[in-house]
Amino acid sequence: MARAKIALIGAGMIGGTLAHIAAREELGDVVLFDIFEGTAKGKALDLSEAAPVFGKDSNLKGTNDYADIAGADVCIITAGFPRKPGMDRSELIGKNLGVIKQVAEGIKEHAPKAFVICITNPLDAMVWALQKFSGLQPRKVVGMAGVLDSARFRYFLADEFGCSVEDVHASVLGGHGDTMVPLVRYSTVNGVPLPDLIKMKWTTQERVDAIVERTRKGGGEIVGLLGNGSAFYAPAESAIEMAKSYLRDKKRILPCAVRLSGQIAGVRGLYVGAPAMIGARGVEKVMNIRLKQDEREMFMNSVEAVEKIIADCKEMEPELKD
Ligand SMILES: NC(=O)c1ccc[n+]([C@@H]2O[C@H](COP(=O)([O-])OP(=O)(O)OC[C@H]3O[C@@H](n4cnc5c(N)ncnc54)[C@H](O)[C@@H]3O)[C@@H](O)[C@H]2O)c1
Ligand SMILES: O=C(O)C[C@H](O)C(=O)O
Repeated sequence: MARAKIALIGAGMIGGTLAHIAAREELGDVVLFDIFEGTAKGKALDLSEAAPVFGKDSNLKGTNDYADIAGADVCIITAGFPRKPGMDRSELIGKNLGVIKQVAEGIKEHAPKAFVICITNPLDAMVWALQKFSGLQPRKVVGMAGVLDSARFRYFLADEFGCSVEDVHASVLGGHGDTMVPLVRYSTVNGVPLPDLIKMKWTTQERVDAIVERTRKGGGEIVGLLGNGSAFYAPAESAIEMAKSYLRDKKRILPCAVRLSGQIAGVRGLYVGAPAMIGARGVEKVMNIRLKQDEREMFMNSVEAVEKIIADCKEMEPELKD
């Protein structure tokens, strides 16, 4: 059977890390695309020269020609600009909306059957615009944020309890911004929900509240520390998890930015984070979780934040207006 083809649009910090993981895990052949041809070719060659050392076979190609992504099974998009310390992700639309338009046209022309995972920020608005510009089926276009946000939540909780990260499960809903909704009631250690762990005196409500707040601002914490760029290891691992679920038809249920059609709080037509089953048909199901009043309010607050960014995108690109 032919190897899968994985197109990485954007060969910067996340794009290079994605290529490294895909090659080490022999997920398929990799095409690294970037407007800077040298960056894409240089990283592809460097990784090809690493492959004999780690002993895995994948073809890696660097390019600035969309024709090279033809027939890709998966496209992961990181093309665009990261924020700088003090910036909000929403301030990136001025630069990144135009980039997403170009990327959407490239994928529509050369890889229209691919499963497309967008990472570029501001995430929920960019994946919404990507689907609109490309006209691809919504079930084949998703955004990566929830896997990352819940991984941060899991790490902070495992650190709090001094236990393995493997035994902590957590879910984060809503837009990928400071209004995201880490779901305390649905987050567990060995199946035991956080509110029970508070009753068992493993932690306190105040400490859980602080962890929720740290999770919401997790991206900004890394941006502040790096000074020039944003997180790339955890985002790349997160997107690979989503790509693997599609390529291997694993039907993982992962928090992803998906286009909702009423499953959560009746929201329709908008991309926001929700638990979704990812299999060979793309998004195969979205969990219609029921929210309590306070959770619903937080979720709707996050939805409003995404709607505001989308309204700004429509002003910039009238073709995005319905
Ligand atoms: N969704 C998330 O959870 C999440 C997490 C981390 C970063 N991000 C976002 O991902 C994006 C990429 O981050 P990064 O750290 O890899 O940035 P980076 O600057 O290292 O890489 C971006 C790459 O995109 C390329 N590029 C720019 N315009 C392009 C175009 N028109 N066509 C093709 N390539 C183009 C650049 O040359 C660069 O190599 C940023 O917008 C960042 O905010 C999102
Ligand atoms: O915070 C950022 O700007 C990058 C990304 O969205 C993240 O959460 O790490």
